[in-house]
Formats: sequence, C-alpha cells, structure tokens
Amino acid sequence: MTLRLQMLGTGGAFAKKYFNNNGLLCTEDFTLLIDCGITAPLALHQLGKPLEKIDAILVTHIHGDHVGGLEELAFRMKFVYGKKPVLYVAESLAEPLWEHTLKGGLTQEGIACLEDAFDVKLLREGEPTQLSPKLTVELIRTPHIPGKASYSLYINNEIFYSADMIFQPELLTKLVYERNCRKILHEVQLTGPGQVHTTLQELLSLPFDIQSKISLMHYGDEMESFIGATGEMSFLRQHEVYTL
Ligand SMILES: Nc1ccn([C@@H]2O[C@@H]3COP(=O)(O)O[C@H]3[C@H]2O)c(=O)n1
Ligand SMILES: [Zn+2]
Ligand SMILES: [Zn+2]
Repeated sequence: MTLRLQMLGTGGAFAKKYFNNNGLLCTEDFTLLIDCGITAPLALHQLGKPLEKIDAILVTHIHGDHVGGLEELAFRMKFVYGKKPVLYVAESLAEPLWEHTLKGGLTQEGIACLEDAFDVKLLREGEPTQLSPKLTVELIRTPHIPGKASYSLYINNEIFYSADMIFQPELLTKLVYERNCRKILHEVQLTGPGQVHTTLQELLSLPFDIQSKISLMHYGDEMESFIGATGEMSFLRQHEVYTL
C-alpha cells in the first residue's frame, strides 16, 4: 500500500531555516495534513498546494508550530472555497483547542464553536480509525509537556509518526518487535537538554535495527552540522516527497 509523505517543514518550534514540522500524508485518493502550524499556510503556498486539495487535517497537540495556522486555514476555506475543513482531533484536545487557541480569532457571526469552523471528527486514543479506504490512524498518547495531552500517530498499523515527545524507548521497542513497525518518523532535539523533547543522544542509545527505521524531523537550524553524526538514522528533508 503506497503512502507518500511530503513535509511542509521539518523545523522545531524556533527554527528559522525550516518551516514548522507539518506533513502532507497522501494515498492515491486522500491527502491528510498532519499538524497546521504558524508557517503551514506559507509553506503550502510555496509548494503550490491549494488548500482545497487537503481532504483533512489532524492535530497532534496544542502548540503554535502545530496548530497556529488553523485560523487562516479555516477562514480561507470558508471565504475563498465555501467549505468547512475536516478536522481530526483527539477527544481531549477539542475543547482546549477552541477555548484556549482558536476562539479569540475565529469567533464571529456564524462561528461560535469549533464545529462551526470545522467538520470535527473526534479520535479516541488507542482506537484505529479509518480516515479513507487506504489510511488508518491510531492515536498513541505520548508525554511532552506535563499536564498537556499530546498524541503520536500509528499509521496503517506499521508507521510511527511521533508528536513532540519525551524519549520513550519502551514504546519504540514494543512497536518494532511486537507490532511490526517498519518506519519511524521521529522528532529530535540536536543540542541542549531534551526536557520536553527527545535528544539525539537518547535516540543513539537505541539498537541499530531500530535506529535504521528512524527518520529525524522537528530539528533546529543546526541540522546540517549533524550530518554523519546520527548513527543509523537519517534526516527527513522538508518538501521532498518520500514513499513510506
Ligand atoms: N518546558 C518547556 C516547554 C517548552 N519549551 C519550548 O517551547 C516550545 C514549544 O513548541 P515545541 O515544538 O513543543 O518546542 C518547545 C520547546 O522548544 C521548552 O523548551 N521547555
Ligand atoms: Zn513542536
Ligand atoms: Zn510541542
């Protein structure tokens, strides 16, 4: 089953050389935008991708580099295309996404709640959900910021796409050895203490066979100086199209 991934950006929250870590995941008949950060509208414009070609958006957690572009997207879909974008979101994130992030900008006549701006599809953690005939996504809650929910994705029961997350070696080991995970798209923090992210040093402690499945994303502007220093892992490049 062919899945294609094109990252709109592969940068961390403060990167300036790279757009926000948001990706277009495509089957032959469906395009899912994974996260829609502050830079997503500009990245889509530069790639020549019209918003109406996006069939749905899925958000992993509530940080600007993952949801900061939703206001523009919703307004342009409404006023330019006359459409309500489909939004997949974890049950636990729907209310805070509206109350804490989108309400201020989107509220106006005709828009009083998240469902007025988006065709909201709630996802439950641990329950694989079919988004289209060839695309199934399961949310796996992974730790990021204490007290804030964040969800990584298990795609088609074989590809792990990490949200921003603290290193979870047991999860990665279990996915590879017990759930036949064949590809891991993982966030990485190259320098400084991880705290709320996974450091390169932590990922380098994984067995080589797991490392060889990992592509690194959500990195800082210093990425180029780490080429050749990532063990069996490689860097995902923004705008390149990968067959997964
Ligand atoms: N305890 C924290 C919380 C946040 N941060 C930084 O803020 C960014 C928010 O977006 P992010 O992509 O999750 O990356 C976070 C950290 O860089 C951080 O460095 N330490
Ligand atoms: Zn982030
Ligand atoms: Zn985050």
